[in-house]
Amino acid sequence: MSVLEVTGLCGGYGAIQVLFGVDLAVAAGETVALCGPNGVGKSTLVRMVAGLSRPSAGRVALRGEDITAVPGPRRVRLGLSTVIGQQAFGTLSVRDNLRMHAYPNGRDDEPREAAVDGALAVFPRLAARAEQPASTLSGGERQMLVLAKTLIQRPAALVIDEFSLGLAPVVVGGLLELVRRLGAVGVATLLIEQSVNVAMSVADRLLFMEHGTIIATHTPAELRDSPDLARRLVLGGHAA
Ligand SMILES: Nc1ncnc2c1ncn2[C@@H]1O[C@H](COP(=O)(O)OP(=O)(O)OP(=O)(O)O)[C@@H](O)[C@H]1O
Repeated sequence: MSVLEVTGLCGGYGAIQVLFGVDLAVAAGETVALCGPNGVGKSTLVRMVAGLSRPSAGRVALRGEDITAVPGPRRVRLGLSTVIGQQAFGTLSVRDNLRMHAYPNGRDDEPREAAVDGALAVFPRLAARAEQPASTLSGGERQMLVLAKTLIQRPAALVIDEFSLGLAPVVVGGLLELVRRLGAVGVATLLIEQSVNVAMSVADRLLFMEHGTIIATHTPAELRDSPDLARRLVLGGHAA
């Protein structure tokens, strides 16, 4: 059974429709990358999966349960974490940022400090900056903080909106390694990623989006075997 399932999702901004029936599913331990050119609706989809905006039609399900009408914060408690941008609480220290997420929620009976220390142990750079205000972190360190929060939430499904943007390859490599590790412990991950090369390095499957729908699904091996296909999909139908 899929951990995260999106069916027939439609919606947009007021009169502007952006999504036209998106279907996708991510299984336990699977990493699925969603690729596509600028403006096709990837972030809009993430916002609807996260519960930040409501679809006009369609369904979002987590572990078989319809969560389409469930508010965003409650989705986190149900096991769906979303990484959007480099959110951090500026004046709070790195450690206090993590403490805010170390609540007991039924699936998590670890004491708070142990969960915080466990997440810091995964990111030595963050551990070295634990008492520093989050506002002083670099872009890559903020992404580490966001992922460290996710480790504390221990999600069943994780949706990440473009974390490679503007980061040095070595930082992206470290973050991708963590995504692989989350996959290895069964987390279903949907990764929004403009770079097909980055997506191919971490995903089990790549979905390609155009004009608000998924137009193709391929494994990295299929794309490696067919460079023409990959080029066509990367260019979003604009290839000659
Ligand atoms: N708040 C908004 N109000 C009106 N239109 C919006 C709003 N946010 C996004 N859009 C429009 O919706 C469409 C899809 O945007 P979205 O951010 O989902 O695309 P994307 O695939 O994530 O693009 P990118 O890769 O550039 O981030 C775009 O045409 C965009 O201009």
